[in-house]
Amino acid sequence: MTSETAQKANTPSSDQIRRAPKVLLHDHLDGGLRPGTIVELARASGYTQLPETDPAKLGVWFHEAADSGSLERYLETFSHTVGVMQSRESLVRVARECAEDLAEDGVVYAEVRYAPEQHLEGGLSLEEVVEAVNEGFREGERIARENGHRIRVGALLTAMRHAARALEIAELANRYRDLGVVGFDIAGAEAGHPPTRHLDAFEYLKRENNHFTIHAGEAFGLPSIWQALQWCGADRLGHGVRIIDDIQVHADGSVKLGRLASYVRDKRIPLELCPSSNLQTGAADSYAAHPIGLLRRLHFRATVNTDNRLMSHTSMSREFEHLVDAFGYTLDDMQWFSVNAMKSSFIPFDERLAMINDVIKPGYAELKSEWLFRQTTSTSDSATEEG
Ligand SMILES: O=c1[nH]cnc2c1ncn2[C@@H]1O[C@H](CO)[C@@H](O)[C@H]1O
Ligand SMILES: [Zn+2]
Repeated sequence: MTSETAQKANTPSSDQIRRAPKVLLHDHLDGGLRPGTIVELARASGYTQLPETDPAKLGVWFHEAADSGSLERYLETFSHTVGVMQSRESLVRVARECAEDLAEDGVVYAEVRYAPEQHLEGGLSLEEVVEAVNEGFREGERIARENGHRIRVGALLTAMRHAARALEIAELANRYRDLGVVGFDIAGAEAGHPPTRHLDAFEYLKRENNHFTIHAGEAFGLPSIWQALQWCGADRLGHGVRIIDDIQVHADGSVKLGRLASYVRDKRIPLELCPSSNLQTGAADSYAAHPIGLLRRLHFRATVNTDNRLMSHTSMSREFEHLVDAFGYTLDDMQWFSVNAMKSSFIPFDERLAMINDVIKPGYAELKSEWLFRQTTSTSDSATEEG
């Protein structure tokens, strides 16, 4: 076999991308609803604000409305998903379908986040919100298992950065630790809402030896990343894509990292990169120009994520398809991203290691061996491969 054919054999097909075991660290529960579910939940709860009531049109509406070039306008679309997630039944259903959809897409481990404080309008308590979502995830895992898929889903509790409930939500995350919640996050509009406003929450979680990630370096640049790491002590960066502003690429191809970029790489700080979402909010112009290409080459702890499957009209498989097209990534690259993500998850080390060694690596080995058993269609094929 020529090296060119070997390369081809290692370039994943769409079907292989879907079947490959994938790990997702950054996905919003309220950003991943099925359009048909939104329509049904709106009808059942009397929510009358939906811009479309036909599921297909509603799906297109979300994608187009979110395709605005601004994070603030992107976030406005969440009023409709959050609007129909105000009862126990709706939260159980959305969480169940989330786990089912991810499993169907070949995701084996996911950390899915949502902001409990946004789901209290129907009279639920914060605890009832968390318990409903956990119940849905467990049901979804069970249904996935019955359908021949294996997935494990952990919840991250998000506090909204413009609000003032971060400490309360951090305490909630701590209370439900080992009960389905694996960590904490802050999200919402970045500019004007620095993470240091919520230092009390982060300091509390550190004292409790708990884990957290912070949305930083998405709509706002290096100061936000610096604060998230050096003031707040984040374990991971939600997005972090603007770390690119601290990396100089010279005309001769040589690269110089600034102090912050060096710190992020040296300390193996995980970057929860979300290419499609970044294209919509203006953080990158195209997949080919997305910083993930350079960050992967420079061996940052880069991971691939969906952010909001509904608003960004995406899935883990779609994100990888875009990256395979843009950068020629192979199954080895996919495995590298997946192992990076698993290493960076918030579950205990022994469980991460078992996922890597017993699920992810064997999964990729199986896919990589498929060319050995491929069907040959004509004799001319084998003739060209003899050289
Ligand atoms: O990319 C993002 N950057 C910042 N905030 C976001 C992003 N995606 C979603 N949310 C916000 O997080 C809340 C809880 O899931 C969502 O309601 C949305 O307001
Ligand atoms: Zn996000």
